[in-house]
Amino acid sequence: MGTAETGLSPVPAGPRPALTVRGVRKTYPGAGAPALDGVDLTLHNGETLAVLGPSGSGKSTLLRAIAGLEPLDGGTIEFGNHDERLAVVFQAPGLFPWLSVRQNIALGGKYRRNRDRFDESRVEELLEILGLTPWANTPVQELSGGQAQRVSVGRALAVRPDVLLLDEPFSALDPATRGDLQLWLRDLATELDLTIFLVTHDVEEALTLGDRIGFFAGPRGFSQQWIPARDGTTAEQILAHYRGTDSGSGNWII
Ligand SMILES: Nc1ncnc2c1ncn2[C@@H]1O[C@H](COP(=O)(O)OP(=O)(O)OP(=O)(O)O)[C@@H](O)[C@H]1O
Repeated sequence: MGTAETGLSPVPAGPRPALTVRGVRKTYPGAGAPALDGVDLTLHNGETLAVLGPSGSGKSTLLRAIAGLEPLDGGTIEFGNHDERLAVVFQAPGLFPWLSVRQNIALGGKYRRNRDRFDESRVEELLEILGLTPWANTPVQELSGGQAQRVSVGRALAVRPDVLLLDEPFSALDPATRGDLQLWLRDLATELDLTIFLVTHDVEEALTLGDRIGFFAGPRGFSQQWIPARDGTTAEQILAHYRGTDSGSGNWII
């Protein structure tokens, strides 16, 4: 309802969520069944939401829809900041192998729409924060998989995203490196107050990184229960919960 003076809607009380998904529907062309069929979600500022769920339940489709990479058949996706910035990190780093670490990170800010949030000093700051300064001038093709994925996160952070979308970012790495990067990203998220939507198959990863864990049960979206990840919840408890809701098709890494 508008105010008499301005005709504008009153500002809602309290902080706006970083992301609100309402009734999102998506059917891929030629597919018999919808991939998403009325999905709702709220992501709060500064929160990491870890999304678990069986293969084919639609987690990546939802992430891609949030990223604006999938046209929707219905529903809405709104961001708290109207000038929202998103950055996505996928399983494969997707870097330019012949360019240096510094050049790859800087690329994130080179696109015209990101320029106002980017300057060269941001790259140096990120190299330091990410522990990549010693490799700043190294071509990324000479890096290990774990280092390359850190560069990929760095490139995403170069634009100071309001929401960081991570689709199984560490699943191609060996378990030890994966564990190291999970702890590294958790500290980074705290330090930079990041808002993260994380899709993962790895229950331990969800517990390490998530403030909240959601189980994506299928096209209709999340099961009712949201699981807090930071209050002593164990992988076994999560698995027991999912066995109650899962059709049995899940392939969980623990
Ligand atoms: N490009 C596409 N074209 C047609 N169907 C697709 C496409 N991408 C995904 N699908 C279908 O949409 C459904 C949801 O897939 P999606 O990849 O989102 O699931 P997921 O939960 O992320 O799976 P996984 O955990 O295996 O990555 C599946 O039935 C899948 O086969």
